[in-house]
Amino acid sequence: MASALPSPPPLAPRVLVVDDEPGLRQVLDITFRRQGYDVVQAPGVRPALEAIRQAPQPFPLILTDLLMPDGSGIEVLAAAKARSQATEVLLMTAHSTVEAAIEAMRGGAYDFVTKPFSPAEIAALSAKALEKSSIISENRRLRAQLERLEPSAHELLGAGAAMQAIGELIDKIAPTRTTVLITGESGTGKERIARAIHERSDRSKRPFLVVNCGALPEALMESELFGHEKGSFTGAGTRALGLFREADGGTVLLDEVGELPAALQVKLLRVLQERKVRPVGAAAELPVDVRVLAATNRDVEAEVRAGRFRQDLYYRLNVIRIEVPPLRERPGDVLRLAERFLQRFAAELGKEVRGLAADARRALDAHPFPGNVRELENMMERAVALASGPAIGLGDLPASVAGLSASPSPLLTELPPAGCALDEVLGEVERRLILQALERTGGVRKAAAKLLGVTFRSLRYRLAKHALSTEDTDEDDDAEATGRESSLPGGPGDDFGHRRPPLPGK
Ligand SMILES: Nc1ncnc2c1ncn2[C@@H]1O[C@H](COP(=O)(O)OP(=O)(O)OP(=O)(O)O)[C@@H](O)[C@H]1O
Repeated sequence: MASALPSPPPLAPRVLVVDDEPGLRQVLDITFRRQGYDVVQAPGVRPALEAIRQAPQPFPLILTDLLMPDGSGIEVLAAAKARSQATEVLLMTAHSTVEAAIEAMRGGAYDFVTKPFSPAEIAALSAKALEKSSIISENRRLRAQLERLEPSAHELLGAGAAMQAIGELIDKIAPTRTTVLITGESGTGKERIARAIHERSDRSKRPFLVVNCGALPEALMESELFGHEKGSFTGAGTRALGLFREADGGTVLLDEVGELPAALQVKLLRVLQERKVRPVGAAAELPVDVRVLAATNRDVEAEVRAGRFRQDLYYRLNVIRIEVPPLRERPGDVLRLAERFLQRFAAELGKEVRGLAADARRALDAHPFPGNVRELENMMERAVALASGPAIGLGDLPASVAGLSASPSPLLTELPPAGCALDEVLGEVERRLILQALERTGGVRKAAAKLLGVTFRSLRYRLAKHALSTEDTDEDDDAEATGRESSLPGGPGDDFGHRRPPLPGK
């Protein structure tokens, strides 16, 4: 049997020491290492800036000389604080520069020490600075946790009229027991709306349970929803309550209700009418008190017309209808949501990213968001992780978003009086169509090639020509390995946000 591995020792705090005097760096290195710190040395401002930029985690403590041949410690201070407010900076100065050091304190330095100083003095000051840094980091972590768990669980963000109207409707219907059908494209926020209805109702202290109606085979789905008696089928070793009874007093969301098999549609209708469930293998029906919400991204009316969804069940579910518009039809919401996600991920990842640069705002505004809010949320997480400055720029967004709005050449269908550069114009058309195809296929190039009516090899060549992507996705690898073409997603929003469009080749 494998024995348990000893847990790794806690990571030593990393200290960056910046000074052009090798002797002083050496003394500090020894002093800090004796205290159990990990030390990184930088002989000047430039290498210090590089170290700050490249460190996998921000340094909790930096000691920097104020005046160095290649610049000032103030630059080090500014870069450190831009990367993380949790970094504490101690300035080391000669007597003649005390004034400047005091000035630096206003820029956020923790303290300053005048040279020469004793190792004991510097060790005591550093310990205090590190304590402050760890308190700030801990506060930030807790704040991020709170933001993630509390208001966001049911808060509905969106400044536009559509989301305002939905918010008002939720307030009106939340206290009732009415069934609600929530429709909209994938990723528009249907589950979030259902959660908001539950949270604003007097059932909020009871469970809110979600079941994906298309996820299980029919037999298992029945037991998942209504429970089963012990031994009622092979594998039913114990009795199970089922979702409806587990949620007693609360709310059940039937997600993807359009995919519920026909036999279960009849049983669900009975539950809604009689407010009773019959567990698989049970002789009697049992009463349940559950509010039912249903969501789907299918066109339910079309499903009813095609005979795939029972009309009587449709009427039962559709008592109140909430149609969630796609993000591209919610002007104003994109930037507001983007900023909110950005704040959340910056707090979670401990990065000092504070806003969106003008070019990134334009690109986001122009993007159609086939994956809706989910796509935007994932995009912001990636952008915050990549960002190296205080604002998200165009380069931090996926190529497919950045490329469309950053295009230098206009699209022409008529020859301008002054003529045009035909190759450039045609190249731009090609680039845009390729980006859109990749967007639609979630970055799967085999599928994109098919959409564009070209071979995979030809698409690869064109991608290289436009410096768009050089890496295969897993799906491309699979497709190449088995010789099959990847299947295209079923709709524009399919699977969005779970896969990433390729990064621009640099
Ligand atoms: N108004 C909003 N404010 C903040 N976050 C939102 C909002 N709408 C959606 N989101 C976030 O977007 C993501 C997708 O939302 P949700 O799962 O509710 O969409 P959905 O329409 O139910 O998707 P699907 O049809 O694929 O199940 C979630 O992470 C959710 O928290």
